[in-house]
Amino acid sequence: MITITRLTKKFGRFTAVHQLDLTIPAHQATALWGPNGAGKTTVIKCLLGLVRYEGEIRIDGLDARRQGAQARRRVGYVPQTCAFYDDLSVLATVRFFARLRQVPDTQAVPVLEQVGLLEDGEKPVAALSGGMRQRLALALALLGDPPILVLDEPTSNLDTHARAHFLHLLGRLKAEGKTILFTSHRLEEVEELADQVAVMEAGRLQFLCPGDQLARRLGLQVQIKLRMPGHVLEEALAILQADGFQARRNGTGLLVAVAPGEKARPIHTLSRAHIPVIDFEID
Ligand SMILES: Nc1ncnc2c1ncn2[C@@H]1O[C@H](COP(=O)(O)OP(=O)(O)OP(=O)(O)O)[C@@H](O)[C@H]1O
Repeated sequence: MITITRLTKKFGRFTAVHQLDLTIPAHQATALWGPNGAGKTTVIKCLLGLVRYEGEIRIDGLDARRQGAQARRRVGYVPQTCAFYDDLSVLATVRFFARLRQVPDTQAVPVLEQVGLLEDGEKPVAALSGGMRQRLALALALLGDPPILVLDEPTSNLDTHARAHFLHLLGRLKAEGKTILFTSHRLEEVEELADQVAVMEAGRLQFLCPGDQLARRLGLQVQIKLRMPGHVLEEALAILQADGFQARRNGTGLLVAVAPGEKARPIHTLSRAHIPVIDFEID
């Protein structure tokens, strides 16, 4: 568990984080959400002892300032971008970092297995895809088996497939008992992984909510285009509007605004009224 109490970080006269109170419960995933410059990375830098700060951060009860080295041993960190020696093999890279961290290098094989990279152990790092590099960074963070993982924008540089794979991996680590703190801009990753999300803006905590309620709390909506036989369009429109949807005619179909987690709801509403939906598209 991490408890952050009245955390304030100033850079000169600029306040990047202002009086932040936040608890990151054990064995759960917490997302720090916010636009560029909200202060998310700064919170992580404070937690890792990379910058001085005002207030208090406790990592499993240890004061991150006064007991910094001990506290940091409980945290595995995956930065936004990772620099590796491209000529070293994957296995040699993990062994190298294990020695740097004074962790037995016999841990190299188990951590590569945990992230699904063991079969690629002999490949040079230069040969890895973006998703594999990110998994290598995660393997390094897992050295020493820290109970807490901290990740800065973990999937921002990955394609859709690699992103899904990486999120699945983090979900598994959470299920195995890791505590996860990650920063994110991506709604789908917060919805999938985060038990709670802390929404920040201009260095301040705006609100806390469960990850799957973020879209609703932010008032985000997606537009769904529904196609149906022309003679039922007006009736369908009236039914959707009566059920509280924002809906309107759009060419040969209807355009309906829904929260991202409720995309099937208008179709259910229409099927209950025996109105056939021929096709749909998501904007
Ligand atoms: N070393 C620094 N010196 C001065 N200002 C800084 C420094 N580091 C961060 N800041 C400022 O603090 C604010 C918060 O930055 P931070 O990197 O924490 O934002 P963020 O929420 O992580 O954004 P992003 O999503 O872009 O990473 C920004 O306005 C940034 O310019």
